[in-house]
Amino acid sequence: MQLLHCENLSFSYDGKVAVKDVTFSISSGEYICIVGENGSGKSTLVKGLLQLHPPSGGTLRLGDCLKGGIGYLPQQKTSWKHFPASVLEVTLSGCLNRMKLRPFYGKKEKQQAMENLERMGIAHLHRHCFRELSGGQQQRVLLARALCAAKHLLILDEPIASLDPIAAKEFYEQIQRLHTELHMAVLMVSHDMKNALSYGEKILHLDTKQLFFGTTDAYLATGTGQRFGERGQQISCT
Ligand SMILES: Nc1ncnc2c1ncn2[C@@H]1O[C@H](COP(=O)(O)OP(=O)(O)OP(=O)(O)O)[C@@H](O)[C@H]1O
Repeated sequence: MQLLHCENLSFSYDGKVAVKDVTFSISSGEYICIVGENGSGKSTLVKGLLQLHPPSGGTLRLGDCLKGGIGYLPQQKTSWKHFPASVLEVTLSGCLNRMKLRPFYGKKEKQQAMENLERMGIAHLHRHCFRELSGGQQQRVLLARALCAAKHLLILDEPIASLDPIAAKEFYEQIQRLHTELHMAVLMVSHDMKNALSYGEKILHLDTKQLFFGTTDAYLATGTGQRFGERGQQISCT
C-alpha cells in the first residue's frame, strides 16, 4: 500500500529554491534513508512532507491511512533537552493531534503512551523529568511520542546526531524492531552513511535536486553511491 507519493515536488524560502523536482514514493513497511551534503534540502523536504512548509511546485499525495498522523522525530535541539515535563507528559503529547478539541488526555491515550514507553524499554522512567535523562533515553521517549502519533510511518531527522556510538547502535536496533515487528515504514534523514546503507532498503540522495532514488544495491552501483558509500566506510574506520 502506497503511503505517500510526491511528483516533481519543490520547496523554496523567499523565492530561493531549497528542494527541486523530487519524485519518490514510500509504501507500507519500507525503510528509506535520505542522504546528502549539509544544506542539500533534506530537512526542508521532511518539513514539506509533514505539511509544515508549503510546496512551491509539484504534488504531494498522502494515503488515507496517514490522515491519522505521521510519527515525527525532529532533529534534536539543545533547548528541548531541558524541557521541564515528565517522560509521560512528553510521550502523551504525541496524541495531541488526535484529540481535536478535547482538553484532557483520556485513559486510552495514557494506556497507549505507557505501552509505547514499555516498547522502548523505559516505562519505569515515566515519572522522571525528561531533562534529567541521558541523550539516548531522551531519544527513546521522543520515539515513544512519535509512535503515539502514528501507526504506519515514522519520519526521523538525523536521530543519532547527539548519541554516543553505543546509544546510536541501540537506537538503530530499536528502529529496526519497529520496522520488522510492527511493519512500520521508516523515512530517515541521515549523515551516517554506513548505517543508512546497511539499514535502508532504498536511498533518496538530494543535492537540492534529486540525484538518486532507488534500492540501496542500485545506489551503490552508481558513481554517486560509490563516492558516498566510501565515505561511510572511512567514517566507520576512524
Ligand atoms: N527557515 C529557513 N529560511 C531560509 N532558508 C532556509 C531555511 N531553512 C533552510 N534554509 C535553506 O534551505 C537550504 C536547505 O536547507 P536544509 O536545512 O533543508 O538542508 P539539510 O540537507 O537538511 O542540511 P543539514 O544536513 O545541514 O541539516 C539551505 O540553503 C538552507 O540555508
